[in-house]
Amino acid sequence: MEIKSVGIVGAGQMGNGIAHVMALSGYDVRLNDISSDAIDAALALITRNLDRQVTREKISSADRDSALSRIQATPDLAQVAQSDLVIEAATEREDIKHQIFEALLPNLKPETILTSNTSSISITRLASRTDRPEKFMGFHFMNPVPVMQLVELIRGIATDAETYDACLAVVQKLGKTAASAEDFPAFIVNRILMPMINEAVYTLYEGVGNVESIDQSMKLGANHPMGPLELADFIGLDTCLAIMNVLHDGLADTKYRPCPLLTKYVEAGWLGRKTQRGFYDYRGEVPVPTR
Ligand SMILES: CC(=O)CC(=O)SCCNC(=O)CCNC(=O)[C@H](O)C(C)(C)COP(=O)(O)OP(=O)(O)OC[C@H]1O[C@@H](n2cnc3c(N)ncnc32)[C@H](O)[C@@H]1OP(=O)(O)O
Ligand SMILES: NC(=O)C1=CN([C@@H]2O[C@H](COP(=O)(O)OP(=O)(O)OC[C@H]3O[C@@H](n4cnc5c(N)ncnc54)[C@H](OP(=O)(O)O)[C@@H]3O)[C@@H](O)[C@H]2O)C=CC1
Repeated sequence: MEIKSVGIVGAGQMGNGIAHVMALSGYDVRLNDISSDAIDAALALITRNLDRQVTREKISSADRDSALSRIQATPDLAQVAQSDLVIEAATEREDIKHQIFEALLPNLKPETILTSNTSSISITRLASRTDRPEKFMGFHFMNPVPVMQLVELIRGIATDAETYDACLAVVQKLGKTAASAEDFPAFIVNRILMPMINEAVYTLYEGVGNVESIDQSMKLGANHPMGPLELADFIGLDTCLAIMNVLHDGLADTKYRPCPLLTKYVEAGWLGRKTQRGFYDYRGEVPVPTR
């Protein structure tokens, strides 16, 4: 089945990026969020990012205009459900994701493929609560979506070959590269990346280094484009903690124990860039380390 329309639930940093690249590649997009402010902010950000691509001569202004005309923002999940492919990109909490799929189910077309952009949660378990485990899979973009080349595709135990092939064709049309991952906690990228970020927080917690020296060490000493604490702020500390909890619970190994300092930042509501404070304070002209 050829996918023509894509419904996206959750218009946060991932939802807006997914809407951006889908619309630019010719898909009709329906973008939903529980918060109308989030939808407005997403549309404004997509417009800014497309404008920047025009300025840098990556796309033409006609490309930008037609991409924007293909994005329909809607508070109505029933409209989203009418898409050929639905990508759930809401907060990394399993209860929220189950609720979204439950609300979508009554209005889905029989042939619609349901997917989740989850960073870590079991695809098989999410699928088992829907009416179509064979048409359900993980569709995991990396942040920032318009820049990052990889998409992880994760089959649940019941996902059929037709569904996988249809999603692979979408990744190819986006000009991105797919990596196939088995359905185990946090899949490939976050199974490796998130324990490194958690270890950086332990390094801070134990006073081995401060925010600046830890980030500088990994940037200059290991050639990472961002230091691990800067990257954690970029991803969202709530998301990082949620992924560590899935690894810890799912693999039952103490090596995945979330650092208490990470928990403390999340408890404070210091979630990183999205709340303007995390390991850095972003409220001034330049980010200032908070430790
Ligand atoms: C948690 C999960 O489940 C999985 C994940 O996503 S893990 C996170 C994975 N992502 C990473 O590891 C990102 C690491 N960081 C980087 O690669 C780089 O710092 C970066 C690409 C984000 C920025 O690169 P940079 O060279 O420092 O900055 P900059 O020169 O400003 O940007 C490079 C390009 O990206 C674009 N860009 C940067 N941030 C962007 C954003 N948030 N949205 C859209 N475009 C963006 C810029 O416009 C620029 O585009 P051009 O090449 O067309 O000019
Ligand atoms: N951040 C990252 O680097 C990456 C994240 N992901 C995954 O993508 C998903 C989204 O993450 P991200 O975009 O960073 O998170 P954000 O916090 O930026 O955005 C999540 C959005 O979902 C909204 N939301 C919450 N509940 C609902 C609901 N019931 N219906 C519709 N929308 C809802 C939130 O609204 P409100 O704020 O009002 O609650 C918020 O606008 C997560 O599963 C995450 O693990 C995947 C790859 C990378």
